[in-house]
Amino acid sequence: MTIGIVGGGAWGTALAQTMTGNDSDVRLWVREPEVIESINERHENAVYLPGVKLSEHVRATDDLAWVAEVSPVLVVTPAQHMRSVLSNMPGKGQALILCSKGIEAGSQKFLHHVAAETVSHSPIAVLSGPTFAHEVAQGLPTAVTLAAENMELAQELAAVIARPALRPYVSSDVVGAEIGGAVKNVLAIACGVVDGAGLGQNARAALIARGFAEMTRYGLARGAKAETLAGLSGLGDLVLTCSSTSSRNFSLGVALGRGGSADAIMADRKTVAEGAFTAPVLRESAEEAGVDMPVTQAVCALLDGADVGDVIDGLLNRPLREEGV
Ligand SMILES: NC(=O)c1ccc[n+]([C@@H]2O[C@H](COP(=O)([O-])OP(=O)(O)OC[C@H]3O[C@@H](n4cnc5c(N)ncnc54)[C@H](O)[C@@H]3O)[C@@H](O)[C@H]2O)c1
Ligand SMILES: O=P(O)(O)OC[C@H](O)CO
Repeated sequence: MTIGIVGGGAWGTALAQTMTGNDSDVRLWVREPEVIESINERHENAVYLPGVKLSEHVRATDDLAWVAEVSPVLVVTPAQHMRSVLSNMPGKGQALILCSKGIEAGSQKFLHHVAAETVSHSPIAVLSGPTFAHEVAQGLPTAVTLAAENMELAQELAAVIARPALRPYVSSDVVGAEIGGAVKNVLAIACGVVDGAGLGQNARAALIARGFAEMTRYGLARGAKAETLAGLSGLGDLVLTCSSTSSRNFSLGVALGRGGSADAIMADRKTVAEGAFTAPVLRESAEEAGVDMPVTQAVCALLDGADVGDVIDGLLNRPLREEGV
């Protein structure tokens, strides 16, 4: 079979390589000509996933219509670019599996809403979970949530994308799967700050637990199910991303915790730290829903240049409260 992928960053490329594992061909839409050349001529994405040998069954292209001819199409653009990319993709009723993590700035829309508005007649699913691209590309064991409102669709797509080392668990909770992935990126920045500022392992564990409480409050207010938030796409991904400098969000936080400015840190990077874009949107969305998200607010303040010590003092000096969500 042939699978389409839109987005040739680290994650789109890792998924492309993994999908070839079933004798499948992959059509991979890539934005940059030099990346297309690198993949098709040297079978490596030297820009976004260097050092991983890619199968000859991965064909990179700038022709979105050619990718749109097949089904399913995995959509792996940065969240803030999904609308503009998908608005150029012909809708042919192909199933879309959204693999990006974020909330659209301005509209505060989740990505399945963005996709539904831009590609007509496509059934939509969300793939999310603890998935460092470089590990997936090496064939290391990985489990993900695959959510679609229609459970039959989720099961059908799970069978299509499952590979020996990629194990999808199906769910009908699309909102929950999206919220876990979007919120954990913001919390990972906070955990990185704890690391960069040298606040210790106790503080990091406290932040993961209180961050999860925050994710749960927001998720429940937006219609997510608690069990999804406690699953692979929520808690699972939160633990992964809050524990390792392999995470771009965590490493952004480390640099912020050492006193760097967000603009200067991100100016040096070609890769995306989605949490930096999600944080202000999430803060707005939470305020509208009447949900208290102190860690998210702290991350926003740090991204806006607030002093690390002041922000940490502000969190520690909040009134004492009950632990329950
Ligand atoms: N890397 C991972 O381990 C991983 C795992 C799971 C999910 N994700 C999610 O996948 C999404 C893509 O991340 P990534 O890691 O593949 O990206 P990346 O950081 O490796 O690469 C950046 C990507 O952004 C694209 N880009 C830059 N400007 C653009 C524009 N104007 N329009 C369209 N595309 C543009 C580039 O072409 C490139 O594909 C993100 O939402 C991320 O959270 C990443
Ligand atoms: O490198 P990050 O922080 O974007 O995290 C990558 C994946 O989302 C981990 O599941």
